[in-house]
Amino acid sequence: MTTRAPAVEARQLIKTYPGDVTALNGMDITVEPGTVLGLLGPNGAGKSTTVKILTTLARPDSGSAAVAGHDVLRHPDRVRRVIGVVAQNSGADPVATGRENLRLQGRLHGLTGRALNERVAALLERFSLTDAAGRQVKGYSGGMRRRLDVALGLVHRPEVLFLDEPTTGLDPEARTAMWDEIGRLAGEEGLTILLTTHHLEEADRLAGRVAIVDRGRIVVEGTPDSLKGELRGDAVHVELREPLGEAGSTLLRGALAALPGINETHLDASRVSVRADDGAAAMPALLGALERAGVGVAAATVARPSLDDVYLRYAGRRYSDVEAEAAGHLALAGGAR
Ligand SMILES: Nc1ncnc2c1ncn2[C@@H]1O[C@H](COP(=O)(O)OP(=O)(O)OP(=O)(O)O)[C@@H](O)[C@H]1O
Repeated sequence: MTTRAPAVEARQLIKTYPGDVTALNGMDITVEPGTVLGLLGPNGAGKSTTVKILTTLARPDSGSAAVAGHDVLRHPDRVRRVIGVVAQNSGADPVATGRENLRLQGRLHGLTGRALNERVAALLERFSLTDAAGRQVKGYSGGMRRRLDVALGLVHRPEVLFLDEPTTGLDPEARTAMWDEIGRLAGEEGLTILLTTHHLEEADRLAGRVAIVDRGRIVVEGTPDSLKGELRGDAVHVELREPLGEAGSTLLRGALAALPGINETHLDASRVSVRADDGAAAMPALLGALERAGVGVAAATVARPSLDDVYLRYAGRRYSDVEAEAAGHLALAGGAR
């Protein structure tokens, strides 16, 4: 068996923005050829900055990175020839037609004549845009625009495709269609894909490997199943009727530690999450302990661990809380992004 070099390799990337914002804080990434890596993290974790560096649009303060064996700092031109980039915001010209957009992109990559015609026709067909090819892009649905964006990123047959939040803003139906499309690109065409997402479900569904990003670095990496498998047993979540005070938390922590079959406990103001060898069996004892501590329960669930639980374990905070916090910041900033 020959050992091929990784399709993407980044080592110890550091990037600070003005105002002392540390966007990347020792980012390490390896993507093997023909695989899909999902960079999963909440808003502001550093995913887009990583993609910008790997696609030669930004320079790190320190660290190194190579794509398809080409160093991004020494040979950015070579990197650009072998990558396709689908950014968060569409690069398509809205007043041009889908076909015109693809033809222009093809010409920019040096395609002409029959080769150009054939490539454009194949991509239109591949992304179910043949019927809409002659219409202006501004009349396309969100899903059609996104499919065109991906087609534009593939015109020159790149080795590595970067997809920055490929389904943000799509309705559930268009999202599922896009997932199928990306799955096919990876499976049938052997393309290497690095995608960023803040949807746990998307990473779970699409990526062969998932790297969880928190505060500018990878906190854990593995297959979705191996990450979930690491969390033995069941995830038990209890929503409390009222927030716990500090004294209540300490008391409860002590009570839970004494229960058999409970492995890990996370408490925050109004939620208790534990991992139990057998969630259903542990539930009565858990509810009893809460009752004895005088804590009212609003709801309790038992589930197989999800990537959300993995995030909680490795990042030490809840994914949904980080997202809510980021949304709050955005609201305060007037939704400036
Ligand atoms: N041009 C910039 N100037 C200053 N700060 C920036 C700039 N770009 C990003 N940042 C900051 O760097 C950090 C990482 O941002 P980045 O966009 O890489 O995160 P992300 O994980 O991609 O988030 P999102 O999902 O919102 O795109 C954030 O704190 C962000 O506010």
